[in-house]
Amino acid sequence: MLSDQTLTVLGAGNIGRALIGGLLRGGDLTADRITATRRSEAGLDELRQRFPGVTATDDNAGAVRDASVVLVTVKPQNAVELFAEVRPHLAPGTLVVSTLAGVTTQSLANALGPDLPVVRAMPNTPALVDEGATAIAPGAHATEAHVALAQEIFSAVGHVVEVVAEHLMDAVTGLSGSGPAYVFMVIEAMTDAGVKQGLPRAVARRLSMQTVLGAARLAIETGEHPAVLRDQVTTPGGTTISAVAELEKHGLRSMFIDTVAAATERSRQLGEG
Ligand SMILES: NC(=O)C1=CN([C@@H]2O[C@H](COP(=O)(O)OP(=O)(O)OC[C@H]3O[C@@H](n4cnc5c(N)ncnc54)[C@H](OP(=O)(O)O)[C@@H]3O)[C@@H](O)[C@H]2O)C=CC1
Ligand SMILES: O=C(O)[C@@H]1CCC=N1
Repeated sequence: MLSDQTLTVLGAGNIGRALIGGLLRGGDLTADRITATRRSEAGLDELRQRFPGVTATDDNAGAVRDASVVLVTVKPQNAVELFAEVRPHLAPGTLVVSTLAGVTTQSLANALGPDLPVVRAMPNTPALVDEGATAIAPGAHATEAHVALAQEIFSAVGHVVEVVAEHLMDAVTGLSGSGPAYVFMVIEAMTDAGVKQGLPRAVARRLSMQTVLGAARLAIETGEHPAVLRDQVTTPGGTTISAVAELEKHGLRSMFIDTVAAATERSRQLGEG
């Protein structure tokens, strides 16, 4: 069980902080069982202020020594140095969970210890408001119990799915890992479109955001196919079909297919180093 573990978060930036916040709010772990690392003094101060009782330190080696679960949330460019620093200090059997885009469980095991249980995870930033979408994939030495622990960690900030074929984690990264950026661009674009039609910007933005939120919630809560929900909006000879015709003319579907393919390919490249 997660509540029995001691967790160290290496590089507690956006994703790491979101997870610590979610775990504390949900009561999954007490603050005295969590250690979080940063290099900058400002970053450490922020951690201490936000999470009283959590140990905040720049000593990565010391932080992993007594941890039963180590969560790696640094950027890929900081990982090689960090791995060399902590490798000698990881106790056998320590579960390593990594959110590094593209980096495979095999690479993680090569860098940190070939026998360590490793789980690869791809969350997204809506985890900051407990609406994250995370996929996880187990490495060679990760047992069902390790996967369950990783599921518990990310469930604290949203929805979790397990992907058994690890190579699909690159597609997950291209779809839901980077996906919030696409949706924010859609919100920006819809807002500008409303402004072009004369709406005050604040009104256009509020309506755009609520439309995205409401449509997602309707799809989730009804379980209906999105095409059925779209048909419900689309009155014959009405306004929506005129808009749908424009979206089709501009290749919305193929644009998203190419978009996710580009991000998926980049995730693969990051994994190749
Ligand atoms: N952002 C996103 O949407 C998503 C990101 N990811 C992945 O999650 C990881 C984290 O992303 P994100 O949270 O956005 O990144 P951030 O840059 O916000 O957080 C990483 C933190 O790591 C700290 N850090 C870097 N090197 C070290 C070190 N040697 N020791 C201790 N701390 C260190 C940095 O702080 P300081 O400089 O103070 O040390 C930084 O704040 C990335 O690998 C990314 O691929 C996954 C899914 C979504
Ligand atoms: O852009 C990136 O590389 C990271 C991974 C997924 C979202 N952000």
